[in-house]
Amino acid sequence: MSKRQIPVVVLAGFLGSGKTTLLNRLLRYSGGNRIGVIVNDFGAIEIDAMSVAGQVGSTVSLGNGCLCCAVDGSELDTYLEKLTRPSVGLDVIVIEASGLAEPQELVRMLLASENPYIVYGGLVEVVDAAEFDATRERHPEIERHLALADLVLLNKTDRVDEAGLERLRTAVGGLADGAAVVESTYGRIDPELLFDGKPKGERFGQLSFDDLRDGDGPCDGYGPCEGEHLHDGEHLHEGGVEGHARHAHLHAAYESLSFTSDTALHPRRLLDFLDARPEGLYRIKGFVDFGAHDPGNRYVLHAVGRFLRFYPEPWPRDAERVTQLVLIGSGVEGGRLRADLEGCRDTEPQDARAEAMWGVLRYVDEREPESEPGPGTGAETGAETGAEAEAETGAEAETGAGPEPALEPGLG
Ligand SMILES: Nc1nc2c(ncn2[C@@H]2O[C@H](COP(=O)(O)OP(=O)(O)OP(=O)(O)O)[C@@H](O)[C@H]2O)c(=O)[nH]1
Repeated sequence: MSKRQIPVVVLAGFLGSGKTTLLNRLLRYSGGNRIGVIVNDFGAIEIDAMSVAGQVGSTVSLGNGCLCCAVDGSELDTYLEKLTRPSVGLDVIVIEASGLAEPQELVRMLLASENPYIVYGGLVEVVDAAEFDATRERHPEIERHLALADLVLLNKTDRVDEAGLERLRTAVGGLADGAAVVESTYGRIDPELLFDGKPKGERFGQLSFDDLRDGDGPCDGYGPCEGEHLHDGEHLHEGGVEGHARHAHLHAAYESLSFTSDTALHPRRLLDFLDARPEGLYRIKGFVDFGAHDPGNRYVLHAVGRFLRFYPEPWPRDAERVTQLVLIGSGVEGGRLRADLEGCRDTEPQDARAEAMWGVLRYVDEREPESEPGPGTGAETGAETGAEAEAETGAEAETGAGPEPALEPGLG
C-alpha cells in the first residue's frame, strides 16, 4: 500500500473575506491536481457546501457549527479517512473553515491526526482588504490568526484605493510574521502557491505544536466553546470547560439564523429589510426566489458588512424553488429577524411588476468574467449553471478522476 501523503491545506479567514470564491477558483484552475474539499459551514443550511463546485465523491460538508468546536478531531478524521483512500486519487485536500473558526484548532486537529496518508499543508488566511480595519478593531483575534498563517491572501484589493492598499500591506505584512502576503481580487492567485511549491524563504507548512503554543495559547480543544451560539434561531448552547475558556473564540458572540421559505419573497420588501438591517448583522448569504418577478432566475445574495450584492443565475434543473438564507451576526435578535423575513413573503404574486425589481437590480453585480484565462496552470472548464455542488455528508468516495470541477455560479 502506498504511503504517499496528501497535503491538507486549511483555508481560513473572517466571514465573507472570499474563501469560497478562492476555493472555487482553485477547483476551476486546479492545474490537473485532483482536489478534495471539506467545507465547514456555520449555520443550519449548508450554503457554502452548496456553493462549492466539487468533484464527485471528493467534497464533504461538515455543517452547522464550527469544526473548531469539535470535542476531538474524530469527525474530521472520519472524512479524512474517506478522502485519503487511494481509490479517490486526491493530490491535495483543502479544508474551508467557517468564517468564525479558530484556525489553530483545525491545525491542531490535523497535526494530531493519526491518519498516515495526510501531511499538514499549511494555513492560508484570507483577508478582506475593505473590511480589515473594522474587523481587526472588533476582533483583535485576527492578529493571532495572521501570525499563524503560512500564506496570507489580501483579497478584494479592488475595493481599496492605492494609499489604503499601501497601508494594508504594511499592517497585514507586519502581523503575518514573515509569511508571504499575496494580493488578489476574487481569489485570483496562482494555485501553485498552494499546491506545489511554497513561497520562497517562507515557512509554509512548517507550523508545529510549538507554534501553536506561542502567543496567548491555543485552546485545549476539549469541551464545547465558551460563550453561546444560536443556531437556527433556536438552539442555544453554552458552556465552557476549563482550559478551553483561556481565549475567546471568534465566534463566541456570533449567532446564526437560517431562513427557508417556499413562498417567494417580494423584492421590494426584501430590499427594505436589507436596507434596514442592523449593524451587527454582518453576513447574509443564500439564494432568493423572487417568484413571478423573475421566474427564470434565482438570486444569489451576499451581504458582508455594508456590502450587498445580488447575482442572478438561471435556476438549476431540478432545484427546488425555495429561498434559503443564512444570517450571521452578533447582538442581533434572531426572532425579530425571522419575523421580518417572514414579512418579506410575496403574498400577492398575481400583482408582480417589473418595477418592483429595480431596487434589487441596483445591487446586481456581474460575476468575474467567465472567459478570463486561468492563471496559466490549469485547463479551464466552462462554467456550468446549476447546483452541481457535491455536498455529500458521509458519501462514499468514488473511484477515479471525476468530472473536471466547474466554477459554481452560485455563492462564493
Ligand atoms: N469586490 C470584490 N468582491 C469579492 C472579492 N472576492 C470575493 N468577493 C465577494 O465577496 C462576497 C463573499 O465571498 P465568499 O467567497 O462567499 O466569502 P467567504 O469567506 O467564503 O464567506 P463565509 O463563508 O461567509 O465566511 C461575495 O459576494 C463575493 O463575490 C474581491 O476580490 N472583490
